[in-house]
Amino acid sequence: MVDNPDEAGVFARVASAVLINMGTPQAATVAAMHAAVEACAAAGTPWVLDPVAAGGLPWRTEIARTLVAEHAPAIIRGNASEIAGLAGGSGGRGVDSTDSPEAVLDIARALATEHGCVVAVSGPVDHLTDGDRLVRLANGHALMTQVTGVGCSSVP
Ligand SMILES: Nc1ncnc2c1ncn2[C@@H]1O[C@H](COP(=O)(O)OP(=O)(O)O)[C@@H](O)[C@H]1O
Ligand SMILES: Cc1ncsc1CCOP(=O)(O)O
Repeated sequence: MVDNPDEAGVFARVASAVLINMGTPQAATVAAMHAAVEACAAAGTPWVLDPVAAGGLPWRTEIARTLVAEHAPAIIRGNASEIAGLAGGSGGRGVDSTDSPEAVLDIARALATEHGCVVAVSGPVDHLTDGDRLVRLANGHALMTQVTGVGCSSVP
Protein backbone atom coordinates (compact mmCIF):
# COMPACT_ATOMS: atom_id res chain seq x y z
CA MET A 1 0.00 0.00 0.00
CA VAL A 2 1.17 3.53 -0.75
CA ASP A 3 0.50 5.80 2.23
CA ASN A 4 2.84 8.64 1.29
CA PRO A 5 0.74 11.73 0.40
CA ASP A 6 3.18 12.60 -2.40
CA GLU A 7 2.72 9.21 -4.06
CA ALA A 8 -0.79 8.00 -3.18
CA GLY A 9 -2.54 9.91 -5.97
CA VAL A 10 -0.05 8.88 -8.65
CA PHE A 11 -0.33 5.26 -7.61
CA ALA A 12 -4.15 5.30 -7.49
CA ARG A 13 -4.20 6.48 -11.10
CA VAL A 14 -2.35 3.39 -12.36
CA ALA A 15 -3.66 0.80 -9.87
CA SER A 16 -6.47 -1.59 -10.81
CA ALA A 17 -8.05 -0.98 -7.41
CA VAL A 18 -7.17 0.78 -4.15
CA LEU A 19 -7.73 -0.31 -0.56
CA ILE A 20 -7.91 2.32 2.14
CA ASN A 21 -7.64 0.77 5.58
CA MET A 22 -8.09 3.27 8.42
CA GLY A 23 -5.78 1.10 10.59
CA THR A 24 -3.58 3.59 12.40
CA PRO A 25 -4.27 6.99 10.79
CA GLN A 26 -1.92 9.96 11.18
CA ALA A 27 -2.18 13.40 9.59
CA ALA A 28 0.14 12.43 6.70
CA THR A 29 -1.61 9.15 5.94
CA VAL A 30 -4.98 10.90 6.04
CA ALA A 31 -3.65 13.35 3.42
CA ALA A 32 -2.63 10.30 1.37
CA MET A 33 -6.14 8.85 1.71
CA HIS A 34 -7.69 12.05 0.35
CA ALA A 35 -5.18 12.16 -2.52
CA ALA A 36 -5.93 8.53 -3.38
CA VAL A 37 -9.70 9.01 -3.36
CA GLU A 38 -9.39 12.14 -5.49
CA ALA A 39 -7.28 10.22 -8.01
CA CYS A 40 -9.70 7.27 -7.95
CA ALA A 41 -12.52 9.67 -8.81
CA ALA A 42 -10.55 11.18 -11.68
CA ALA A 43 -9.27 7.88 -13.10
CA GLY A 44 -12.32 5.72 -12.42
CA THR A 45 -10.32 3.44 -10.14
CA PRO A 46 -12.54 1.40 -7.83
CA TRP A 47 -11.62 1.72 -4.17
CA VAL A 48 -12.44 -0.20 -1.02
CA LEU A 49 -12.84 1.33 2.44
CA ASP A 50 -12.11 -0.58 5.65
CA PRO A 51 -13.36 1.90 8.28
CA VAL A 52 -11.40 0.38 11.18
CA ALA A 53 -12.91 1.52 14.53
CA ALA A 54 -15.38 3.91 12.87
CA GLY A 55 -17.88 5.03 15.46
CA GLY A 56 -15.51 4.13 18.27
CA LEU A 57 -12.99 6.93 17.70
CA PRO A 58 -14.51 10.30 16.66
CA TRP A 59 -11.56 11.73 14.71
CA ARG A 60 -11.24 8.83 12.31
CA THR A 61 -15.01 8.43 12.09
CA GLU A 62 -15.27 11.88 10.58
CA ILE A 63 -12.40 11.12 8.19
CA ALA A 64 -14.08 7.92 6.99
CA ARG A 65 -17.40 9.69 6.45
CA THR A 66 -15.68 12.50 4.54
CA LEU A 67 -13.82 10.10 2.24
CA VAL A 68 -17.06 8.28 1.37
CA ALA A 69 -18.77 11.61 0.67
CA GLU A 70 -15.90 12.78 -1.56
CA HIS A 71 -16.21 9.83 -3.93
CA ALA A 72 -18.19 6.66 -3.29
CA PRO A 73 -16.16 3.49 -2.77
CA ALA A 74 -16.99 0.31 -4.68
CA ILE A 75 -16.98 -1.67 -1.46
CA ILE A 76 -17.16 -0.82 2.23
CA ARG A 77 -15.87 -3.66 4.41
CA GLY A 78 -16.19 -3.54 8.15
CA ASN A 79 -17.42 -5.37 11.19
CA ALA A 80 -20.97 -4.64 12.33
CA SER A 81 -20.09 -1.83 14.74
CA GLU A 82 -17.86 -0.13 12.15
CA ILE A 83 -20.68 -0.17 9.61
CA ALA A 84 -23.12 1.24 12.17
CA GLY A 85 -20.57 3.87 13.22
CA LEU A 86 -19.83 4.93 9.66
CA ALA A 87 -23.55 5.31 9.02
CA GLY A 88 -23.98 7.68 11.97
CA GLY A 89 -24.52 5.35 14.91
CA SER A 90 -22.27 4.54 17.82
CA GLY A 91 -19.33 2.22 17.36
CA GLY A 92 -17.95 -0.81 19.12
CA ARG A 93 -15.16 -1.44 21.60
CA GLY A 94 -12.17 -0.02 19.75
CA VAL A 95 -11.61 -2.21 16.70
CA ASP A 96 -13.91 -4.92 18.06
CA SER A 97 -17.58 -5.20 17.19
CA THR A 98 -20.29 -5.17 19.83
CA ASP A 99 -23.03 -5.79 17.25
CA SER A 100 -23.90 -8.68 14.98
CA PRO A 101 -24.13 -8.38 11.18
CA GLU A 102 -27.81 -9.36 11.44
CA ALA A 103 -28.47 -6.43 13.80
CA VAL A 104 -27.05 -3.86 11.37
CA LEU A 105 -28.38 -5.37 8.16
CA ASP A 106 -30.89 -2.59 7.50
CA ILE A 107 -28.15 0.00 8.12
CA ALA A 108 -25.83 -1.85 5.72
CA ARG A 109 -28.54 -1.98 3.06
CA ALA A 110 -29.26 1.75 3.42
CA LEU A 111 -25.53 2.59 3.27
CA ALA A 112 -25.09 0.50 0.13
CA THR A 113 -28.08 2.13 -1.54
CA GLU A 114 -27.01 5.64 -0.55
CA HIS A 115 -23.54 5.26 -2.04
CA GLY A 116 -24.25 2.77 -4.83
CA CYS A 117 -21.72 0.33 -3.43
CA VAL A 118 -21.46 -3.11 -1.86
CA VAL A 119 -21.31 -3.23 1.93
CA ALA A 120 -19.65 -6.32 3.39
CA VAL A 121 -20.32 -6.80 7.10
CA SER A 122 -18.03 -9.34 8.73
CA GLY A 123 -18.80 -11.42 11.78
CA PRO A 124 -19.73 -15.00 12.66
CA VAL A 125 -21.78 -14.98 9.43
CA ASP A 126 -20.59 -12.39 6.90
CA HIS A 127 -23.41 -10.39 5.27
CA LEU A 128 -22.73 -8.74 1.89
CA THR A 129 -25.32 -6.51 0.26
CA ASP A 130 -25.71 -4.05 -2.58
CA GLY A 131 -28.81 -2.69 -0.89
CA ASP A 132 -31.00 -5.16 -2.69
CA ARG A 133 -29.38 -8.57 -2.88
CA LEU A 134 -27.88 -10.32 0.15
CA VAL A 135 -25.16 -12.96 0.32
CA ARG A 136 -24.38 -14.73 3.59
CA LEU A 137 -21.04 -16.48 4.11
CA ALA A 138 -20.39 -18.76 7.04
CA ASN A 139 -16.86 -19.91 6.37
CA GLY A 140 -14.96 -18.49 9.34
CA HIS A 141 -13.85 -19.97 12.64
CA ALA A 142 -14.29 -18.72 16.21
CA LEU A 143 -10.50 -18.73 16.61
CA MET A 144 -10.36 -15.90 14.05
CA THR A 145 -11.77 -13.56 16.71
CA GLN A 146 -8.61 -14.14 18.76
CA VAL A 147 -6.31 -12.65 16.12
CA THR A 148 -6.12 -8.91 15.46
CA GLY A 149 -6.08 -8.02 11.79
CA VAL A 150 -8.10 -10.95 10.44
CA GLY A 151 -10.86 -8.67 9.17
CA CYS A 152 -8.31 -6.33 7.62
CA SER A 153 -6.63 -9.14 5.76
CA SER A 154 -9.86 -10.66 4.41
CA VAL A 155 -11.09 -7.92 2.11
CA PRO A 156 -13.65 -9.40 -0.28
N1 LIG B 1 -17.68 -15.83 15.92
C1 LIG B 1 -17.13 -16.17 14.73
N2 LIG B 1 -17.22 -17.46 14.29
C2 LIG B 1 -16.65 -17.84 13.13
N3 LIG B 1 -15.98 -16.98 12.31
C3 LIG B 1 -15.87 -15.70 12.68
C4 LIG B 1 -16.44 -15.22 13.92
N4 LIG B 1 -16.17 -13.89 14.02
C5 LIG B 1 -15.49 -13.57 12.92
N5 LIG B 1 -15.29 -14.63 12.12
C6 LIG B 1 -14.54 -14.65 10.85
O1 LIG B 1 -13.55 -13.63 10.92
C7 LIG B 1 -13.68 -12.73 9.81
C8 LIG B 1 -13.36 -11.32 10.30
O2 LIG B 1 -14.50 -10.87 11.02
P1 LIG B 1 -14.49 -9.77 12.14
O3 LIG B 1 -13.87 -10.34 13.38
O4 LIG B 1 -15.86 -9.26 12.24
O5 LIG B 1 -13.59 -8.65 11.49
P2 LIG B 1 -12.79 -7.49 12.20
O6 LIG B 1 -11.45 -8.11 12.46
O7 LIG B 1 -12.76 -6.41 11.20
O8 LIG B 1 -13.52 -7.12 13.47
C9 LIG B 1 -15.09 -12.93 9.31
O9 LIG B 1 -15.19 -12.65 7.92
C10 LIG B 1 -15.37 -14.39 9.63
O10 LIG B 1 -14.90 -15.23 8.57
C1 LIG C 1 -5.51 -2.34 10.77
C2 LIG C 1 -5.07 -2.17 12.11
N1 LIG C 1 -3.91 -1.54 12.30
C3 LIG C 1 -3.66 -1.47 13.55
S1 LIG C 1 -4.85 -2.14 14.54
C4 LIG C 1 -5.73 -2.56 13.28
C5 LIG C 1 -6.98 -3.22 13.58
C6 LIG C 1 -7.64 -4.03 12.58
O1 LIG C 1 -7.93 -5.25 13.05
P1 LIG C 1 -9.21 -6.06 12.68
O2 LIG C 1 -9.21 -6.23 11.21
O3 LIG C 1 -9.05 -7.33 13.43
O4 LIG C 1 -10.38 -5.25 13.16
